[in-house]
Amino acid sequence: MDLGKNISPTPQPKEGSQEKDVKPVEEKKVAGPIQIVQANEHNFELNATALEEVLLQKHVKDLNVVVVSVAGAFRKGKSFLLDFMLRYMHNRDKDSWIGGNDEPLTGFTWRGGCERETTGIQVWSEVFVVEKPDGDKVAVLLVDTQGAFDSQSTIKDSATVFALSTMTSSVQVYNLSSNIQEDDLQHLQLFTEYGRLAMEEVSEKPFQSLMFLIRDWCFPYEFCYGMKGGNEFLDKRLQVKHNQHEELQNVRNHIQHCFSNINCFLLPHPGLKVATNPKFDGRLRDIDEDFKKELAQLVPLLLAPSQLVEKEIGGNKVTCKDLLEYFKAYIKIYQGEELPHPKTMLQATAEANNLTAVAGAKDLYSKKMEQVCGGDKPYVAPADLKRCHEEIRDYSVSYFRSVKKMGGKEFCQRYQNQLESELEETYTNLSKQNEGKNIFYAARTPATLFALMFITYVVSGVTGFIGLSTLATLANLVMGVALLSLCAWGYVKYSGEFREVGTIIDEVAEALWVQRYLLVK
Ligand SMILES: Nc1nc2c(ncn2[C@@H]2O[C@H](COP(=O)(O)OP(=O)(O)OP(=O)(O)O)[C@@H](O)[C@H]2O)c(=O)[nH]1
Ligand SMILES: [Mg+2]
Repeated sequence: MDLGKNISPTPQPKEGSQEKDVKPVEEKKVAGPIQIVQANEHNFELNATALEEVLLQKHVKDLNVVVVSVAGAFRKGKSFLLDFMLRYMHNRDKDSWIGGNDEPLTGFTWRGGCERETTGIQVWSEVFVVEKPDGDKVAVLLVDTQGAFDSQSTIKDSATVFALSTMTSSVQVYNLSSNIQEDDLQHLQLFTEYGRLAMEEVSEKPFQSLMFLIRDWCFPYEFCYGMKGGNEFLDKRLQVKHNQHEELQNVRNHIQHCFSNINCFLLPHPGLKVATNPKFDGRLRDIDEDFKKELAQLVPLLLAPSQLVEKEIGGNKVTCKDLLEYFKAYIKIYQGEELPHPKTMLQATAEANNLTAVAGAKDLYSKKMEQVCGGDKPYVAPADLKRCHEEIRDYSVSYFRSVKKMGGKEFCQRYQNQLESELEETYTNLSKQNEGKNIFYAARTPATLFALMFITYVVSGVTGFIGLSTLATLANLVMGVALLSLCAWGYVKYSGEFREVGTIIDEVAEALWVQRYLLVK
């Protein structure tokens, strides 16, 4: 298969190195992994130029694209598996595509050890053109992802990589070890929800195919290796029963509603040399027969021409060119601030605990204050109201402190401060309401306007008498305006309409009231 001339792969890192130079190296024209999404201090950036070089190659850019991605926890053999997929894509016409016994495994960088290897998202520079049985040509893109839950990534980082790769792939391989644990399902739920949030049109099933791939399956006597045993096992695991706790039912329903097609494949352990020998270089001779046998079944299930699933977004097939635009759009959403931050379970639970306690304490405060100065209660002297507020506030805060909450002292203190400031705000509103009940306060606007009318009446009379007709006219004018305002104010109070006009009149009257000594003087 020819490779686009401009493609320049990510240089392979030195063993053990964590930092990878992701800049394309112009001189090399061999196929290799291309870093398209780069992780920088918990921010993900798209290497648009590199992705353009892959997806805008003349011979593929207008073909519908099939995107196969592998995601899951770190250090579980994702890149290793993708390298067998590459072998298949290069030799799929041959029965012996899996390679020679002494051939080291190359392609996406993989290695033994306990520290993470792949970071961000990588694609293989060579986009494979495959003719499907119906004669349509499609472009196949292989995607490797940063493992989730390594010691340098936050939950948000892991969720972003998983969500991005799920949104852009037509087949997502969810790589798991030994079994499907409940937390695996919960993380899948969290990550896919994070993906769904970022999609504009959320259809019933926003994602396409999901393949649970269980590595090191140890119970072939219960469910046999391969897809048949895998699907039986998965059916059992994803079964929703009436007597199940709601939490377990929700996870299962969510996953089933997210993907159009879900399968599971059980892969045996590849043998101790693969898992523990630091000199193992991927050659088949060192890999257990069972593993090779099942691998030979698995890869064609994902990549054989008849099995290829074209990428669809919103029901429309996507070409390589379109995929580039989708990548650009999706990454922007994850770089922005509008999405909520996925959190660790403890953090989310602690927040929920504290927020519930804050809500309970506020409720307590409101109920008690209602008894003192509620809507149907008469006016209370401001000093008494303040005293009641202080007593009830202290009582509510001590209620908040007495509720058992997760998250530690400092964390809870933040919520206590929030509670205290919210209670002060409520008190300010209650005092304003209380003021409104003061009959003198309520009569302040009409009293001011009456006083104004009286003063201007006297002024106009006196100035008219001594011949200052301009001043008299002006005083009459003010008196007219005051009268009109009084009528308007009365109508607003009576009908509840044009409240803004009422507020303006109140504000002007209030200002005059404050200035009354000046006016009198
Ligand atoms: N136990 C076990 N080990 C495997 C399997 N497949 C590969 N390995 C070994 O797992 C180790 C890690 O392989 P990688 O392919 O680099 O793992 P990864 O999931 O890509 O790791 P990160 O890139 O760090 O997320 C290597 O030593 C492989 O030999 C498997 O099915 N079972
Ligand atoms: Mg890897």
